[in-house]
Amino acid sequence: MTKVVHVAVGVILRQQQVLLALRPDKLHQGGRWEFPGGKVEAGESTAQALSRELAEEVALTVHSSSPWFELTYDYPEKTVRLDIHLVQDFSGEAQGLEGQPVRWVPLSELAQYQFPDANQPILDKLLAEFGR
Ligand SMILES: Nc1nc2c([nH]c(=O)n2[C@@H]2O[C@H](COP(=O)(O)OP(=O)(O)OP(=O)(O)O)[C@@H](O)[C@H]2O)c(=O)[nH]1
Ligand SMILES: [Mg+2]
Repeated sequence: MTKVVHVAVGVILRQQQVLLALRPDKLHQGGRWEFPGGKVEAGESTAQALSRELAEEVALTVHSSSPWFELTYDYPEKTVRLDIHLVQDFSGEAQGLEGQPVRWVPLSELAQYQFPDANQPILDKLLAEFGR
């Protein structure tokens, strides 16, 4: 049986913009733009994992987040369960602490970016609920 990787994903919104980070080439789905986040570790809640990952990766302090939806996607090499949270209450200036480019992208420009294969439903829902 394939293992399922549980991932906390943050859709970080500020006005009509969302924060994206470029995954390094050598990583799984490298060269694609991601919503910051990472694997949930043993003993952590998803919200805790998300706060930790956003502090470690993009230097943001999450004050509150809300679970939005989940999706499971089978990549050839692994299955991921993305636990997607909305983050609208945070502080700090986003920066790529692991050297990765990060960018606030207007929702109207999301179509210009390439995302991991699992992400299409996130983009659809983001535009449906927050696009205008
Ligand atoms: N963070 C993030 N991961 C995603 C997204 N979409 C998606 O398929 N994933 C997949 O989810 C998995 C978790 O990713 P990660 O590499 O961020 O995990 P992590 O921060 O804990 O990294 P680490 O393993 O180097 O400690 C990867 O296989 C990645 O390809 C997304 O939008 N954001
Ligand atoms: Mg990560």
